[in-house]
Amino acid sequence: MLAPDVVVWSLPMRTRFRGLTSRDGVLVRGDAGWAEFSPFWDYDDEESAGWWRAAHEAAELGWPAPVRDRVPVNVTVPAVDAATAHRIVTGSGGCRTAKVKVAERGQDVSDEIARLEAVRDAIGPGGAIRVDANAGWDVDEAVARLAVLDRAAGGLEYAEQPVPGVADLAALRRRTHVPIAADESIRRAADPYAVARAHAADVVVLKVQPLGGVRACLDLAERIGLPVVVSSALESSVGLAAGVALAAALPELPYACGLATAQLLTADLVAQPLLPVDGALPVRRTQPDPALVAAASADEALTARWRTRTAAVRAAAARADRA
Ligand SMILES: O=C(O)CCC(=O)c1ccccc1C(=O)O
Ligand SMILES: [Mg+2]
Repeated sequence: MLAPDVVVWSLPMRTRFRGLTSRDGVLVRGDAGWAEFSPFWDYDDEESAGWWRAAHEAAELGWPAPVRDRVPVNVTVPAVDAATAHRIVTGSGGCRTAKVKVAERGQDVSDEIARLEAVRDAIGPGGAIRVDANAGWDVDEAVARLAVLDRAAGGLEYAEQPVPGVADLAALRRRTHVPIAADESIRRAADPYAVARAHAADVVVLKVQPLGGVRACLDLAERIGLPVVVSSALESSVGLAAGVALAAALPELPYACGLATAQLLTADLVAQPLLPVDGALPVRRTQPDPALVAAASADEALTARWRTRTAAVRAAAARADRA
């Protein structure tokens, strides 16, 4: 599974997201098909080992059988102005749930209120609105801010990772009626089960790449005993298909998933990107399109960085497997 079947790509984002203006990664091919390997650059080789396992699973094994043929998804609204937020929700392909980024550096509560009011206006009274603070608040701030944002949104479905650690999540959860979802406390934690033991969340967010693959996530979902929302790591539609496979294989899927992020990219690697229709993604594997892959192909410097990184992460994954 080495060269020449390793393709390095880079795709610009429509709007800045988590400080990112483009996404890049690698496509690898195995007996089961093409797979995406695209750890963020702030993940070191050890932390990226799970991302490699996920790619290896997709390329060599494929995924467990689905139990549903469509996956309801949320439209993801970056920390944009109110008019842009309204336009994103209206143009989302019928999503009945919106996830709105908050706690963005350089913005204040009035920006968030305006964004949430615009999203409510666009999605209508029957839609669901959740916020994601990416651990941007402390507990006291979160208690106060969630009360304000809950009102502005006309009700919040839940708040994703409003505060950093498991203890903070648990403390906050006792002081707000807004349900709490854990994301970073699962995906970047040494022990993802600490969230359940501490009764720190009502919902857990699972991402296939950081957590080591579809099977690893199914196992985690079963053991953790909390409702699961499958979310993306801003993959191309090749990588998103792994999230869709997980969401399609979960015995229960009570919430919309955060897998509508192909919308955030200006282009994709497949001819029919995984975009929502009537608020849901179809359950299917995706095939990279050679012309689109060529159009997204990375320059020499980035290609060299990914080749070096892929080799180093594979070595780290092999070390971890032996340990
Ligand atoms: O959940 C979604 O709607 C989209 C995915 C998303 O927000 C995300 C994407 C990449 C990295 C982190 C996050 C996040 O949930 O914090
Ligand atoms: Mg999140």
